[in-house]
Amino acid sequence: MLDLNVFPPNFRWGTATAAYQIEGAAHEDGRGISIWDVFSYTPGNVKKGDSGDVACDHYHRYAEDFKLMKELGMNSYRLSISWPRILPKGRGEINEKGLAFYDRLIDELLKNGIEPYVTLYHWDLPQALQQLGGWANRDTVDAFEEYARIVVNRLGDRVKNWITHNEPWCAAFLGHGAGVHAPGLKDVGVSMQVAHHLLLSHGKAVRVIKEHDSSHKVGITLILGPSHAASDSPEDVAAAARHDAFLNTIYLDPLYGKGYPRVLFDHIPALAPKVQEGDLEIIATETDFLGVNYYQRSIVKHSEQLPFNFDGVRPPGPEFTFFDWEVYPKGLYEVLTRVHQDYAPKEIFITENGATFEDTLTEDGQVHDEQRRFYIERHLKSVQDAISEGVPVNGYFAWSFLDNFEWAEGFEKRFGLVYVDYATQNRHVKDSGKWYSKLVKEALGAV
Ligand SMILES: OC[C@@H]1[C@@H](O)[C@H](O)[C@@H](O)c2nc(CNc3ccccc3)cn21
Repeated sequence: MLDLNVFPPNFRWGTATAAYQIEGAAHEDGRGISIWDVFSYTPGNVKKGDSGDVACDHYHRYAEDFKLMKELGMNSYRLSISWPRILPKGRGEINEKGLAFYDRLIDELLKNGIEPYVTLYHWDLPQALQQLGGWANRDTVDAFEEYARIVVNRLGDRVKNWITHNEPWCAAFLGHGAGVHAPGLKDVGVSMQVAHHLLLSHGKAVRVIKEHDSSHKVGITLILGPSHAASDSPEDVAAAARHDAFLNTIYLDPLYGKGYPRVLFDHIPALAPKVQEGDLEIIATETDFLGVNYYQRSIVKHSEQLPFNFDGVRPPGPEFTFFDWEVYPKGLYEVLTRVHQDYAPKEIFITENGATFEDTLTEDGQVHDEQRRFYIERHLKSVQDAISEGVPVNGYFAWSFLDNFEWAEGFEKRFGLVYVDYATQNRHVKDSGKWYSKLVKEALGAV
């Protein structure tokens, strides 16, 4: 199935996590409150009332976690910085203990020979900024720029690879349109303005990073997936085109200098974001790579449902994850070839790909998760096929290193290559993690 010779010799093999999902220590060493603390503490928002208060206790266990990561042979690791750990009020007073934690974290990674890829924003906005309007307030763009400058100035001597934002679609739509993520708002028009402010803050942060050191590599991570029409009827085809804009090109187009997609905003002109002079130029500031998160495709039909007049159709499967997401590896190939053809990023990294299945820890500490192993194998084959056709994919970060806090699903949904027994905080490498380790070591020629 896989031919590792197809992957370039300097390919980055790793895993990805996010601060709020693994760190815990939510009220330790001066960390401020984030919108996800508030959202999690609000009854009904998160399954079983779970929160990131403790999570994987990575704040205290990072050294053992990175030792395990090294033993598994990975050469890269994608992590995120907790903004409220650095700036408890979002702006102004800096929390030295927060910066010192990330100093220790990065030093420990480098000591283990693992290259850090750092995400500046993975959804955990300081609550103090939310109280001023959050991402719906254009002032938050300046706050993010200040935060980026503080982090890059502190860690930029050791961190050379930066991701400004993780999945602005989720932060904007799930958080402000659907209301199923923090801050839990349900206003599509607001979500579109939030998307614009997130993109604008991305462009500002790119310039901050490049001013610090032009040799640093910077990009953004998008959740991307094919939007397939449910039928070849003109109505369904048009609905799928609007959905493609809603999920994919609303971000890809402005990032690559094409402005916002008219196919969407001609349909919902009243919901279009307010764009100021110069904004689109900042958003389109040149980047070094595109981070692609891929999990599934969408099948779309015409609907009377406003404002988009599209609706999802259950995919045929036959395989589905515990999240009820269709297993569709071909979609990753479709995304990669489309992005390469339409936008031609210099490099692409798969910054997340993985699946949740119902994992069981056996008496002897094993997790036999063949479904997850097979999922990853087939998606790596899609990456291999894209590379064979000239798509410059230079890394794959499995989601996730550890089981962790899965947002509104709490700890019920496990994505890790490593099982976390939350009662003991013991780590157990799953069969999929053992398989991935063997593959990485073979790919890196360390076997
Ligand atoms: O759900 C798995 C991961 C999540 O843990 C990451 O923090 C996040 O970057 C991420 N994005 C997706 C794709 N989008 C999505 C859709 C519905 C709920 C949550 C995420 C999956 N994942």
